[in-house]
Amino acid sequence: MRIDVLTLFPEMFTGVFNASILGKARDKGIVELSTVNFRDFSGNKHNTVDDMPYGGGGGMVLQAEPVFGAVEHLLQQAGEDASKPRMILMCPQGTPLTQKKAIELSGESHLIFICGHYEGYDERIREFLVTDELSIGDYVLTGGELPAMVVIDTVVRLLPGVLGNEQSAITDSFSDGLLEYPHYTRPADFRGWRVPDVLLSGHHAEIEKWRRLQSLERTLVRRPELLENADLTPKEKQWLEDKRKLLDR
Ligand SMILES: NC(=O)c1ccc(NCc2cccc(O)c2)nc1
Repeated sequence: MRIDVLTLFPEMFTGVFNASILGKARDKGIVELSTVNFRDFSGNKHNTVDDMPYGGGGGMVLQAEPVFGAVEHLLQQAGEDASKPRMILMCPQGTPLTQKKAIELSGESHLIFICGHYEGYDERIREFLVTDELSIGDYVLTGGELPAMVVIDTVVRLLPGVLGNEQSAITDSFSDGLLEYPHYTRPADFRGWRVPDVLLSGHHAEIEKWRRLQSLERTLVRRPELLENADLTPKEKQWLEDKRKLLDR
């Protein structure tokens, strides 16, 4: 997979692209990560990329020219036609990012992110270039860079070969639609706080059952709305009903 990020602050990505799991994925050639400073494509001698809004009012609007110029340069470099890459604009008005959306994006061959610092983008960017508008949550940040890093992190970790199989992304929270079960490791007794006996029993079927019920209970208590889309057996639905009654007392 190739990921390009259009930003005015490429230096923000150096650490994130070189450290830890993303850095290793890059070294292994599983993903190509690069930034493009769209100020280099401003098209004017002052290198400006924003201008006052037509129709008056405050604030500045990111112009279309530098963004289109940077994208066309990237497509030229990658030798692709304009239809191929997903063009993702990070903004608070975007579609909320979910694990499902991350899984969808992890199937793409080329993602281009546009990170802005403006209350407004020239609408022609949205209308003629962008394929997806994404938001990482209902809050406003100084720019789209941190949101782009979040999306890139959650997408790249899903690519084959990025996580060792011991960290499989499949058993993540949200992959089966439920929250994760509790984890324990040595020692079995820490300050008198013991690991649940079932986890020490070696009975794998019992352990799987315990973990599934813990996920269900944790989801019921913390994020009950996730249960609507979860894939539950009739027995699990009954168990949840009984649990709900207990909790509602
Ligand atoms: N929730 C998010 O994903 C998110 C994304 C970007 C951002 N700031 C830049 C920006 C960009 C566009 C319009 C705008 O109002 C602010 N803040 C939050």
